[in-house]
Amino acid sequence: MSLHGGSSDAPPAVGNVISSSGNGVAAGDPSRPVAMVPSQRLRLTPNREHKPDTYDDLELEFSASIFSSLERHMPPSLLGVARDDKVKFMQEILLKYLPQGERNRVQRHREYKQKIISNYQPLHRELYSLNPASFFVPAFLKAINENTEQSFRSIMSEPSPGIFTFEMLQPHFSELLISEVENFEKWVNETKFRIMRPNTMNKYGAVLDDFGLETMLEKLMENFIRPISKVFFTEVGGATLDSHHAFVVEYGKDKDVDLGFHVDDSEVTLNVCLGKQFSGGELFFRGTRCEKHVNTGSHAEEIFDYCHVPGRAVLHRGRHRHGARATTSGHRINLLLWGRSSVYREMKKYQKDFSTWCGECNREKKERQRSTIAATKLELFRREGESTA
Ligand SMILES: O=C(O)CCC(=O)C(=O)O
Ligand SMILES: [Fe+2]
Repeated sequence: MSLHGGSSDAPPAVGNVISSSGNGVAAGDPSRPVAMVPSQRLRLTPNREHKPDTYDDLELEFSASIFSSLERHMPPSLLGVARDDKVKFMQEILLKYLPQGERNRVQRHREYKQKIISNYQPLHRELYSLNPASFFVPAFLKAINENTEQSFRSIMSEPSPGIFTFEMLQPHFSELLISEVENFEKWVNETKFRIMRPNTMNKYGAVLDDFGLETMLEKLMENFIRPISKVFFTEVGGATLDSHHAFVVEYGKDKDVDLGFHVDDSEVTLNVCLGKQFSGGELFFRGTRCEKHVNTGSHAEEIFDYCHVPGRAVLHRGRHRHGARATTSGHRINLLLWGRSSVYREMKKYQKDFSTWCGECNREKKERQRSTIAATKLELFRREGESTA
């Protein structure tokens, strides 16, 4: 069982950016004494009157919503400066909260992305900003607009607990995205550019975030996947998804064949089949597990296999153990979006018993309850026996 992580580029948890000491966090040049630059500190209490800028049209290392929230904590003297300057200021602060190794990695990855974006010519520009009416099928859009559990359930099936499937993508959108990925791969081959693959387990496929689609996919997560996850995956941070890793995986002749048993480095995973024609490639699921129980066996009711259908999405917890069987003929391309919650990851560090959703934890808990009840009954019988003797 492996943690399917690889070259993910999402920011680590930044939920503790604001110092609880009451002094705020010193910003700017670290070699300057803090007392010399009081105006450069973040404010502990957010300025609720201030309307922050939006940042979601920018390619940033941290989620755009983090910048909008952090802006309310900026020193008053900086609130009115140009947006690019605010970004610089906040980015510097956020980077300080990463360990040095991680900071270097983020910096290298930023340069890598910049190199691609300034040299690669997109083929279908219309893919680079989110256009719900042309990307999604009408029923999916309607359910999202209504935004209720009932509306989501009306378009979904839940063939096994915690696994949701629904029609999502318009065929034309899938065709364009496949063609964009092929164009990107052609450019990679022609220029001999060494790209990073989506993760440690796939040799093929491409990270969509790395060649300009990050902003569009961030919106897709925030406006379409987070509302659903808030309802069905709230116990694993579904309501607070704030970063993502999005990529395509490709199987078939001269591509990957299958994908081993693993869990994803995500709280919630969206997996949508884009096409093309193929046989095989079924997803197999084997129950949700916390870190402690990740390698335990499966129970009959946890075994579920799913056949991919182009345009149809599967949504599941990242910790729902799964893999993909061999694609035996044709070519299969799937879009994966791993949604992550920095808030949930931060909370998990401090709270030990967090696994109410782990099949094995629940089984152990039930077993404990059963044996406590049995012991109590036995004790009652014994006392009854004593009193009647
Ligand atoms: O091939 C698939 O559909 C599964 C892909 C997957 O599980 C992953 O990339 O995390
Ligand atoms: Fe996976």
